[in-house]
Amino acid sequence: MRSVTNKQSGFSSSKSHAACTFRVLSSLQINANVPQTTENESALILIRHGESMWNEKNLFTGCVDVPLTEKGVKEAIEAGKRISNLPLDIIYTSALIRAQMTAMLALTQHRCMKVPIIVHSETEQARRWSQIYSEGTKKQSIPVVKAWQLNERMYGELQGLNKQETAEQYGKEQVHSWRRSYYVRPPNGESLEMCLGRAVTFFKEHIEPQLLIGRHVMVVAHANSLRSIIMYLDKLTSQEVINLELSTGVPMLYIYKEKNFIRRGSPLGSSAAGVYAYTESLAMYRQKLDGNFQ
Ligand SMILES: O=C(O)[C@H](O)COP(=O)(O)O
Repeated sequence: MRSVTNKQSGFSSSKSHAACTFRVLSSLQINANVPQTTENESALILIRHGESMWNEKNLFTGCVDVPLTEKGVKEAIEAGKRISNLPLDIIYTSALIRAQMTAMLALTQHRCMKVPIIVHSETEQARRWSQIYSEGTKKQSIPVVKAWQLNERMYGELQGLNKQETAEQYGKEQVHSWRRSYYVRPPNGESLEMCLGRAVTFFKEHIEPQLLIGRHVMVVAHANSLRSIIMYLDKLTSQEVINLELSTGVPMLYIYKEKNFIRRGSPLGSSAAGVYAYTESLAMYRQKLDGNFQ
């Protein structure tokens, strides 16, 4: 199956920001540059943010920074329950509040009881002022890295428009093409291909190296930035991705093993046997948690 390669790079992460983030992760004992010893396997959890206030109003959102609805908050908490027994070492979110809210709310349900801490490495001063000076406390935290590259696709001049009204004005086929095709750009917005160019580049440069050294990762992002990442993980073609739809607040689990991504579906419940039957390390982690609580 031909995997899709992105023709347009389009975006490059700022080197200084990446270097600063690296120093912060090192200080949190998440050494992004640990020698490339490949571990057996690691868990990758993907979650689209819970329902946002513009999802509720059926408005094109894109990179407009709107919060969750009460329903979205509940979805985030339910997502946390469903991943509460899965191992987690580092979290990546977009720069948008709906993804960050979802990540932080989900972690209130995790049985590891660790505190998710948003990494501030925008400037050297931000890094210094947000430092943690207790090794014990650091061990009880999970770094949350914000990355604009994981933002929702920028919907251009559709942002703020009602999806139903837009379909009535431009036709259902045109709106479906703007929303779901790979190459078509909304007016002055990003195509999915352009979104993939930044999201998957970030995934390969920053997230995959963490999985390679056995770190367990959660990515909380958006419908289209995650659709582009799943295209890469599942080797979907530009035709196949048209039918890929992601619900709000539903965790998706992958196992990363020998540089391959194995899709394991969505943990239906915190004790869903199926999830833990897949890999010994997940089952052992769950037993360790159970032991802590006996
Ligand atoms: O940005 C938005 O409007 C939603 O997050 C996703 O919209 P879509 O389902 O129309 O791509």
